[in-house]
Amino acid sequence: MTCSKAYGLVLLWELLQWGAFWAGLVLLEFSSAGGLVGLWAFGLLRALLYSFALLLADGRPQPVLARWVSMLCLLPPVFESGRMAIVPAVSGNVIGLVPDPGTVVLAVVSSTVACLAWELGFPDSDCNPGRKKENQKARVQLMRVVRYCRPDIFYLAAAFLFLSLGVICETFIPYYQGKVIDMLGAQFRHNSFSYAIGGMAFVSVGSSLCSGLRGCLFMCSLARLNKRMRHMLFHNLVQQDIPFFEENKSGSLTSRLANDVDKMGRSVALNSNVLLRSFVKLFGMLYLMLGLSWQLTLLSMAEMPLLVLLQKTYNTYIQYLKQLQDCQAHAKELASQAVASVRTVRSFGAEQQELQRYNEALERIHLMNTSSRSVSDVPSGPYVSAQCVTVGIKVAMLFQGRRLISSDQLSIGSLLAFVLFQKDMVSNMRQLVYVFGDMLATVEAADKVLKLLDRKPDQRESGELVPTTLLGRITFHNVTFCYSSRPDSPALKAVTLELRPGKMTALVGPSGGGKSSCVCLLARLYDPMEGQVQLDGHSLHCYKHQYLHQKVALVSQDPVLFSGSIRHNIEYGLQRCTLEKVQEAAKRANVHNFICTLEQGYNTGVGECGDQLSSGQKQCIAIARALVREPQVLILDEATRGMDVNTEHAVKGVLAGSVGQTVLVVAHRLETVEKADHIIFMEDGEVVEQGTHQELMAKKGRYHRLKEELFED
Ligand SMILES: Nc1ncnc2c1ncn2[C@@H]1O[C@H](COP(=O)(O)OP(=O)(O)OP(=O)(O)O)[C@@H](O)[C@H]1O
Repeated sequence: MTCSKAYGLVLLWELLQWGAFWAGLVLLEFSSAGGLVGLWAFGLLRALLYSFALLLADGRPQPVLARWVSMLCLLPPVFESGRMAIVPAVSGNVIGLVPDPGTVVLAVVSSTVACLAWELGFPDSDCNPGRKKENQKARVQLMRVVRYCRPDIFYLAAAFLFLSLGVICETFIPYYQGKVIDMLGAQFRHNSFSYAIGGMAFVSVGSSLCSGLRGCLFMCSLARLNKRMRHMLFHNLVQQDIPFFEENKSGSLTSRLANDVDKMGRSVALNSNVLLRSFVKLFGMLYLMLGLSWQLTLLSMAEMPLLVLLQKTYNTYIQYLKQLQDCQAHAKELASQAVASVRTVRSFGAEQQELQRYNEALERIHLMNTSSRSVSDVPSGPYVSAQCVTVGIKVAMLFQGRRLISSDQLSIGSLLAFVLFQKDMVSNMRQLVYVFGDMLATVEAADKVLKLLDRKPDQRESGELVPTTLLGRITFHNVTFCYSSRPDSPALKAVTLELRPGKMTALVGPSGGGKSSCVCLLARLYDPMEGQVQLDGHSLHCYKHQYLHQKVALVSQDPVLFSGSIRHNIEYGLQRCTLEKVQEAAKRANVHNFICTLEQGYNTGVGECGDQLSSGQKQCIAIARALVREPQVLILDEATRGMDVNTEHAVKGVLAGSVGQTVLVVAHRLETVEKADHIIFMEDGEVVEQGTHQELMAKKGRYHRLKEELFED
């Protein structure tokens, strides 16, 4: 059975059923039997019967059909309960098994509109052949974001309660305004007038109070959601492998963390706020409008098809918004890169160039902004036609209203209330359309955030190995490695080498030979494509992450210090570290005396990225940071490059004194290399020759030649 047939059947059955029941019960004067409980029981029974019938007809109920049927069955008891609880005076009707025809019509209209709106925005059924895959994905994403809101359920429940109360109060404002007008026009009765004025004041104050509380609670849960999401995202981000950070620019990642998380939160807290508010208000108003005049209500419904036109325009706007997000992320990345490298920019006099690049990015943002605004704000074809039809409907309504007033079917106050309701209803419907569009846009942001959240690092997970004693024997077995950006040109080709425990090994060779790549593998920044890097006979990935990075410490070519104190930088990454240990490491790195000359000693700030220190001091602090871990394997990648001669000699002395440690030095300077127990010469990603300084010199091979070319400067 096709879906449209199923919908048709349900609707027909619904009408026949109500017609028969209503006529039967009214004829038998039995319509008030059962009360509210009876109405609920009857609704649930109908829902069950429908589910059973749908299962029989189709074998597998369509989700959209199931949603529609449940709303059809349950909305009448919900409406009647709400009416009884909030405005018993307005109803005056007796509740029974069958609600009054107005409520039935309202239930049919509301459930159809709600399901249609949901299906248009986030389709999930096969009934919609034109549905887009993206929209389905958007729905899944949205539901995921909703699930992330679970911890805020109490805040949200309270917010929804205030939302419903506020909207109901707001809906009744025009109703009481109409009543006041009627009182003024008709024979003045003080009590009724006071009642109408009091009612108006009550609903006005109630509406603003509830709206305030609702807004506050929604913002509160939004802030909590943002905090949680940022925490999770950052947690996942720092777990990612290094190639991920090479592929994704830091500007885009921080933009995900700051802007997209915020937009994602908005999709839930703010949009669902507006969405629910509009829905509740729309149906509340429909209810009151039907009570005032069903003819005028039907007339005002004619405006609905126009929303489809508006939806299309709004979808184009959303497309522009998506492009705008990417342009903003790009501009942010350019700005942060220029600011972070301001010294380089200044020293090359490249300010104008950077300005121009940033200006171009701003131009693109401006273009996207203008294009999106021209679609959303400038009157277009669909917009003008929508306005014309709206005016036409208003004129028709006034004529019909005039006719009803002359035939005493409507009072002037009721017509006024109706016009106010109608105006409000149109703006609510538009808001609904916009919110659906906006939800899709924010779901786009959610998509980026969720993709980042879902990303699992390509690198193998660390093992659990934490041996109490470690020799520090490092071996490379046939290691081949490529950077992901250059998969076809290996940086290391079947490299086999050994770093002996307690010995100092030097890696030398021309630039681009693969020395730093060996260091990166040793620090497990990357995993080899082929072969293994082993520590004491076990592959590096077998060791526990924290353990490995405590036992294998690296001082890289350009050590990075973090803004914070010197002490914070030396004990960086360690859980508990005493000041004595920090001082001891600083002494060994020959930087203690310098630190003592500073006014705040170890608590002195180093500035952003250590900018307030010389490069030699930065290197020494980086060495202290490595030494404080008491590593078994110490890697110095050109670590002595930025030091003056005195400091260099002092540090070398310290290193020479590190008995039992495996030391790997990547160096271009002869003094560093000559002292090494073992020298490995690397060129073009391969180990070309190895041995002691004397052996290699005697061999008169590549090392000898390089020494003559470079080391004798
Ligand atoms: N992040 C990277 N992405 C892509 N290729 C890289 C990357 N880092 C290095 N390479 C390439 O890998 C090869 C080996 O580089 P590596 O840095 O290991 O050489 P090196 O011997 O340490 O050079 P230097 O003495 O100049 O530091 C080079 O061809 C280099 O261009």
